[in-house]
Amino acid sequence: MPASTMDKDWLCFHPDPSKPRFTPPPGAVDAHCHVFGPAAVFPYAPERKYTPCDASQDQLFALRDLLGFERNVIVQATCHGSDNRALLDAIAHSNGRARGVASVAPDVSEADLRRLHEAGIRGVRFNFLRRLADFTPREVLMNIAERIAPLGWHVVVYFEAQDLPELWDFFTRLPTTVVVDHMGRPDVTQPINGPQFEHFVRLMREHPNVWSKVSCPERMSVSGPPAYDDVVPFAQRLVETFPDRVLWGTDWPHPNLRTHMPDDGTLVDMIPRIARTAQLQQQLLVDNPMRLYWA
Ligand SMILES: O=C(O)/C=C(\CC(=O)C(=O)O)C(=O)O
Repeated sequence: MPASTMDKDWLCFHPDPSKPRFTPPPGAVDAHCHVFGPAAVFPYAPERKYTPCDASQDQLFALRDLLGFERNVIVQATCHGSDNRALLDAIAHSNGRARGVASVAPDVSEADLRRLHEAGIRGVRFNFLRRLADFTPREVLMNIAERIAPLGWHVVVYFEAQDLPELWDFFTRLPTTVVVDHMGRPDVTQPINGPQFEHFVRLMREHPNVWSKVSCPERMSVSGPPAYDDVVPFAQRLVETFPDRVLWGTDWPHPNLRTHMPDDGTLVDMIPRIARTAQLQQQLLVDNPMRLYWA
């Protein structure tokens, strides 16, 4: 079996997403998406925990245009390890309309960091999901954070809500802006004002350098597609409480979903339900990501 054969239970991205009814404001940014391979050109990392279907930059840019967005922030996914070539190639072919969040090895050189900056990288991602990434000691991650801070970069963190208590001290010591993927993955069957989500809201309230992506209803919802009703109040609360520290993204091509593949058009149609005024939509989709990635 060739090394790049996708996992046999892998769900590929939607073949024919709908055109959303909601029109994003001019300059809207999809601030969380990935490119995968193609493996024949950009092989997946040997240490990867999954092998996805290829999801190319051209397919991502076509989706961007269909959905009415202008820009992408492409986030390095664990299947490419710290080999950022697929990501950098996508940014290079975006006509200035993509920026990136990379994964870097602990021994990355200053010169490499500089080159990544010039190529459009503005952050590094630390992934704390055991199913996705091997454990890296906190002091190793802290050292990376200290080295990227002078570049004005931020740290993107991906974890699940039950792990926040253990990660709290590490997150609150980070010397950069900290962007949390997918609202810290709350259990949306718990009350919105219950201890778990309150803990996350407290993290953002007490630490003005912490931002959140209000993304990925399809990963968290128990009520399911197309409305993902149970996720809406969680996203709405963050958007309304921290309007200048929230980002939105498709998470295309939606790695590791097990139950269904979302129609990206219907994900865009959720935006006016979570950001209920034109002002909140402008901040979520344009002002906030532009400040973080294109300033
Ligand atoms: O795409 C996401 O944000 C979520 C992922 C994949 C991921 O983070 C990765 O591979 O790096 C997940 O929950 O499996």
